[in-house]
Amino acid sequence: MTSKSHWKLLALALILVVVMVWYSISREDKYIEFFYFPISEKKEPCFQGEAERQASKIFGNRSREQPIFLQLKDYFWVKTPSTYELPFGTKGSEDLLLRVLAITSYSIPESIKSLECRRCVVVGNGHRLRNSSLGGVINKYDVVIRLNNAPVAGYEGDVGSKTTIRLFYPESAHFDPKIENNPDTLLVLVAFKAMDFHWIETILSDKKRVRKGFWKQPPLIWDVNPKQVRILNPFFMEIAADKLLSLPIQQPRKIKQKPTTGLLAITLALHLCDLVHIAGFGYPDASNKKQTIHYYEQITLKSMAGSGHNVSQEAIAIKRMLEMGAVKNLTYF
Ligand SMILES: CC(=O)N[C@H]1[C@H]([C@H](O)[C@H](O)CO)O[C@](OP(=O)(O)OC[C@H]2O[C@@H](n3ccc(N)nc3=O)[C@H](O)[C@@H]2O)(C(=O)O)C[C@@H]1O
Ligand SMILES: CC(=O)N[C@@H]1[C@@H](O[C@@H]2O[C@H](CO)[C@H](O)[C@H](O)[C@H]2O)[C@H](O)[C@@H](CO)O[C@H]1O
Repeated sequence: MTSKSHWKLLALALILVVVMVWYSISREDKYIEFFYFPISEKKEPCFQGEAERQASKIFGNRSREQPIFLQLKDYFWVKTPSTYELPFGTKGSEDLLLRVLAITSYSIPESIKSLECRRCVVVGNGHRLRNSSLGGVINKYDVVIRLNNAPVAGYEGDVGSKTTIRLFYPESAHFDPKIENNPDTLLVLVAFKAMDFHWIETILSDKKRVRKGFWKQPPLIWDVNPKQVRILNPFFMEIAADKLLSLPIQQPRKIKQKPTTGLLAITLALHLCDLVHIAGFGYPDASNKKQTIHYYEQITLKSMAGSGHNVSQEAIAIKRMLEMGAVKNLTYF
């Protein structure tokens, strides 16, 4: 090869790299995977109480006394008064809730309780997990928190196969609990409206299903053990909205502004764990209309219009938590 064609080849390669870098910036996730190297599989040192210390800086000390899951005794004997209605409190939904708490459970499993230091990872549903090869790293955490209908089957290499906790609501419960979870996965209901309690009651007690009152038809059959179901304390939704997003808690609007389930899960993890890592968080830029948002399906930001989320505000909140060291990110942000 002549030295002239050598230079031509080199110039072509350089142009290709420049185009790829430009494309990765403009299309966000599309090519960034090529430049992305997963972090080492070595376990991070874990310091007992560290996440709680960070949480108190963000959320204040009020959260220390709050149970993670709602308990029957607080509604059966004492009738805990709540200032807010769902999704920020339980005001007005107490009777339905009482029936659900009578058939479900509230304990934190011994396998989590007995850990000297709880290493947790919150797995968001973002597209940036695709081709991340983070499955092995994710599986090594003591507690793996997943969200909604995010699949593991077929994606084990990128997202792992362990699920300790899965947050869901009726409209997001379209997953096979046996295939996408482990036998002991805790299924944690995030209630947004009274009908959500009604749905779980009909499913678990095999009562007549109700079809009205949901923005999307929830499953009519859902094969789970009621003892694995927990009800998330709406207090965590309240503090995520208030302290992370500065949202008003009392909102007259029909579609309430609220944190995404992922941001809620990070809030929960900061109260349950000693070390909190996150992966798969981050939406494309609003101008990026073509970028798919999930690692498992082809939908864009358009699908979220009218869902009551402010993803740019959430990105600021997550960046703040990353900067102060409250959480660490396994993917890029
Ligand atoms: C159409 C629609 O309603 N989409 C909502 C979906 C949908 O209801 C479920 O997937 C069930 O099908 O649920 C949401 O979220 P979703 O289930 O998409 O994702 C779970 C959480 O992952 C984080 N995420 C996701 C994608 C992405 N590109 N970046 C991210 O950071 C977010 O923190 C997100 O919460 C939800 O519950 O929050 C929020 C979405 O608005
Ligand atoms: C697709 C959409 O915009 N749905 C909204 C629904 O938003 C979703 O609510 C979920 C809780 O049920 C969860 O917060 C999810 O992240 C949201 O995307 C609104 O809550 C609902 C209010 O009536 O209206 C639906 O159209």
